[in-house]
Amino acid sequence: MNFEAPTLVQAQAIPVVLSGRHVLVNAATGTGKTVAYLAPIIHCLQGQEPRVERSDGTFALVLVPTRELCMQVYEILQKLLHRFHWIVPGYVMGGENRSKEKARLRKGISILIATPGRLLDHLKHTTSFLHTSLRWLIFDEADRILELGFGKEIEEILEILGSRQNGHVGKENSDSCDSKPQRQNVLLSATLNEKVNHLAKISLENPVRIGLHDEKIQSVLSSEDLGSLGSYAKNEFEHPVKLMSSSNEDFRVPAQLVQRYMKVPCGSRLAVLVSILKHLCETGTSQKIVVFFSTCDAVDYHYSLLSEFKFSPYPQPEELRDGFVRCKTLRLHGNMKQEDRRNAFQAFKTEKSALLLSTDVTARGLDFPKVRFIIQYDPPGEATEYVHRVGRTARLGERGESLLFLQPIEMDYLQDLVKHGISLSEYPLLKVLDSYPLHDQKYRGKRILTLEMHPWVLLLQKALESFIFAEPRMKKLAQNTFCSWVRAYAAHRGELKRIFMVKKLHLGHVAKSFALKEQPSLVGQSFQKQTKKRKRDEKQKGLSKQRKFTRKTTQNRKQPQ
Ligand SMILES: Nc1ncnc2c1ncn2[C@@H]1O[C@H](COP(=O)(O)OP(=O)(O)OP(=O)(O)O)[C@@H](O)[C@H]1O
Repeated sequence: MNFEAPTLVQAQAIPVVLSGRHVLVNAATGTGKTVAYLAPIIHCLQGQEPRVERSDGTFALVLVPTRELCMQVYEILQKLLHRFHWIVPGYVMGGENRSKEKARLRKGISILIATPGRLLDHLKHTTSFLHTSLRWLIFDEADRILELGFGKEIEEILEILGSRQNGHVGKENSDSCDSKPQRQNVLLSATLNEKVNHLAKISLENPVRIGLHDEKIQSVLSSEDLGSLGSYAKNEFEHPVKLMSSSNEDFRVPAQLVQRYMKVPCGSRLAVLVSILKHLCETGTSQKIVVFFSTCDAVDYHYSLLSEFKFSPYPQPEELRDGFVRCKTLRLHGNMKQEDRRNAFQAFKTEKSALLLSTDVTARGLDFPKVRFIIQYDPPGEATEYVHRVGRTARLGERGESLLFLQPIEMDYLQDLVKHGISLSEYPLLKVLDSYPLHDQKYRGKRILTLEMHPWVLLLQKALESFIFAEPRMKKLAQNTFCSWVRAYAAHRGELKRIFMVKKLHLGHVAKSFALKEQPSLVGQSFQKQTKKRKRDEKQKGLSKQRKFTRKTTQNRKQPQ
């Protein structure tokens, strides 16, 4: 794979995973965590005598939160197993054909990558799925698996597999490949926080923590006595809950990443987004950009808009042959058909220049080569999501930039990020807007006082509104997107509710941000929402009588992202 040396997290984690200890790994995005757990597993399996066979069933299970990450880990695994043809890789995930998966499981898969729902399905219903030899259970992006509402599935999976397989796990300094196989569990993420506490408690026994206290671990490593990591961890783990309970924990973002924000009034958001995208796509030779939105509808709407909107400030008609933003545009979200998701994922990987519009389904773990720019058009939820979104660029020491859109009423979000050790500088927006040509004499030499009054923004907004008004299909899409966007805005949780308050929004300006001249009615929508909520509450009450356990875990429910 042309790797010349291990990354820091690999140098730290590989010996520990080889030692057989349970491990909790926390390292910045794009630092090579995938190989940090796959390499030692493969090392152990390839050396096993007699050779592992398909009929032995599954030795290692890797759980990931999304289908795309599942495919990505599987592809890396295939490459790593190139020379070890007797070790069989495989994956099972939502959206795929169950019977085909069953057939593959029946034949035997040595290392299996899975999304939690589909794995549980097979554990319950595929009798030929053999997992009695299971030695490794990996939770990649552990916190996200829980955030997506897979808590119940994980508890059931652990129940079926036996959470820690009890007994003593891997002695310090010993190579567990040679010793009697024991179950070993590994949890990884760039943002391990208090959410993982419960999972860590029920799945890990006396684990080694990697990356959470770098200075200490560094000094242990430099003493060239990797074995002492075990005793270090032992002491640190006497109070694991206390160590992980800080909600203001610093999150690591790649040091070379240039992080900026832009204060944009709501009504000008769309015109500014389109201008920035045009600017980025037309400067520099190749650009790969990811733009994050809060809902699947918003991705679809902006995708259609960018694909179809044509406008030129110049009078020359030939300018109008191409789209306003000249860049191959792709989209990826959880409401798309599996085949389309797969195609978009593969296409963005291979394109040299492209624009990917996506929801948070792309935020975790995906390793698209050479992404240079991340735009968070709709602000993320918690700071963890900010970290993972920007982590799609500046991977493994490469350069990268990120840009966060904030409305004037949302500026406190910057303080929230500062609490996690993340600080942003302001993007020179006016400079970009001023670079666009204006032919109307009345604007010449005028001082621009506010962004909303910038002549370019006014001109473009007018063109966008005319385009939407003239296309009934686009208008309908814009109206639906407006409603789901407001609902998503209202769904911000915890502390963030104080920053992202629906009642502070000017809904007329929100409508403008979808190029609508008038604000669509939310009445029908809120009524539907209330009915849904009532039904949900009633259902939950009924269930709570039957099973207390279920109530606890349904609070976090899975939604297409
Ligand atoms: N030792 C190495 N030398 C060079 N490149 C490496 C090495 N290890 C991994 N890589 C490359 O680094 C990139 C990032 O790796 P990976 O996706 O595993 O990061 P990650 O830490 O899991 O990121 P995230 O937190 O976003 O999931 C990949 O393109 C991978 O091929």
